[in-house]
Amino acid sequence: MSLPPLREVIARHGLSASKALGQNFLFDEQLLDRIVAIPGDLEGQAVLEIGPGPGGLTRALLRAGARVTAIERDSRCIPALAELQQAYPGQLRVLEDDALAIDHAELMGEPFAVAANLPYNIGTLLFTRWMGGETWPPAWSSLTLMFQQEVAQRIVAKPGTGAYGRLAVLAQWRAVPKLAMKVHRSAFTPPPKVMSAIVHVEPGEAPDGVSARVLERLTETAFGQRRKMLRQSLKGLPGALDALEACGIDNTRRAETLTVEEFVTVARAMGDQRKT
Ligand SMILES: C[S@@+](CC[C@H](N)C(=O)[O-])C[C@H]1O[C@@H](n2cnc3c(N)ncnc32)[C@H](O)[C@@H]1O
Repeated sequence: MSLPPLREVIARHGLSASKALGQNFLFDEQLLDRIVAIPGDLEGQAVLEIGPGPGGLTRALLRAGARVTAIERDSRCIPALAELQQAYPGQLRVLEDDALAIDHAELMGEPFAVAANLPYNIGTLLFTRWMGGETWPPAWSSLTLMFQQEVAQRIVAKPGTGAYGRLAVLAQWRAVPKLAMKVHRSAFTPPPKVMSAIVHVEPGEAPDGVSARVLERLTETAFGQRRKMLRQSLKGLPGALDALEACGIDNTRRAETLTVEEFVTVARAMGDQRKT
């Protein structure tokens, strides 16, 4: 399928990048094909794309045979995406909307993979939503997402590092996130100030008897004062200090020294206390 170069599409539709909408476009079709290969074979798969913009990543997804639903907030991009709908009949559904205002599982109505070069201003918020909630496994089968490199490193961070915190525990306690590819800032138009990286996440097994809400409160409170000992930082969270003791975790340790498994054990013990 021969499509006009993306730079021509941008020029023809007057798509000057909007900073407010976090627009940094990718034009390198080989790079886009490599990104789309990360989740594996997408032939016939339902894929949700957030923020298709002029459609670079969308083209690569369509080339890979995916059935794409794309949510784009910028009305200027819709005519460019309509050209892709014509080139790949029946394979692309476009919604002009705010991805934050939509229930993605309901919209898709079947298991789906997510692929997105996310607008940086909403990337972490969307990610925490996809990773959160009590229902597991989630409606999505994988997430392949572009982040600022610093955020990507926080998602895959290991205990004892400065990057380790709430985001790492949220991403790792029942899923497996991997840093799949680093992307140089010069790959984008316009280039952002910082480097980017793609994180690929697949759902894992959820540990038994742990409430996502309790775990989120625990990590939020513990890392809210990450330099303090747990006996200080967790003092205001009902049941947390008793749970630490019940799990044999020294309360003079600091949040960043606890493994993901230890957080899970403490959250489970906090849940148990509530029931008694
Ligand atoms: C970083 S650009 C990526 C564009 C394109 N996917 C690419 O890789 O070249 C982010 C895109 O998300 C769109 N966007 C920003 N906020 C959005 C929102 N709340 N809902 C849906 N799309 C949004 C922007 O208009 C922009 O097209």
